[in-house]
Amino acid sequence: MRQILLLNGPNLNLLGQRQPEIYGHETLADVVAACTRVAAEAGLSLVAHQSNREYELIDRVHQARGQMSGIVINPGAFTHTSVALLDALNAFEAPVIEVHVSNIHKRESFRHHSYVSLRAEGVIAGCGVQGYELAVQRLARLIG
Ligand SMILES: O=C1C[C@@](O)(C(=O)O)C[C@@H](O)[C@@H]1O
Repeated sequence: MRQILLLNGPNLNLLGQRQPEIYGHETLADVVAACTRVAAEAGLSLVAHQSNREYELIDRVHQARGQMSGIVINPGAFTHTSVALLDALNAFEAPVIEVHVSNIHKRESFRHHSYVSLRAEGVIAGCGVQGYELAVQRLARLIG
């Protein structure tokens, strides 16, 4: 069975606890369960990983090379800062979908720019945690 990677960056381990007025009440475990179900419906298995460390996210992208059929990534604040994560994703050969729980374009101006968007096939922002499920559906469609 083909595998996809769900990668979450810094502070997303606190989903459901931090700033619920922005990020909602659902937890990362809820997100992983929902995405696993959506992936399975599309005949894909899902591997999920979260890290607060930039190098770990980069290492996971490297490990995905030649192994994973696609990546759904919410890079958290590294979205706006990490050329290194962009470079890693540029070395990954299959589709990438970027997700943001909040609408980053409606927030502070420093959140408006995404390095990862230079690589992503698609970007979903402001759909709450449902955005993750939409991203998995889109990835499944792209993978065919
Ligand atoms: O940590 C996050 C979460 C986020 O990626 C989102 O999902 O809306 C948006 C980022 O600006 C922020 O740093």
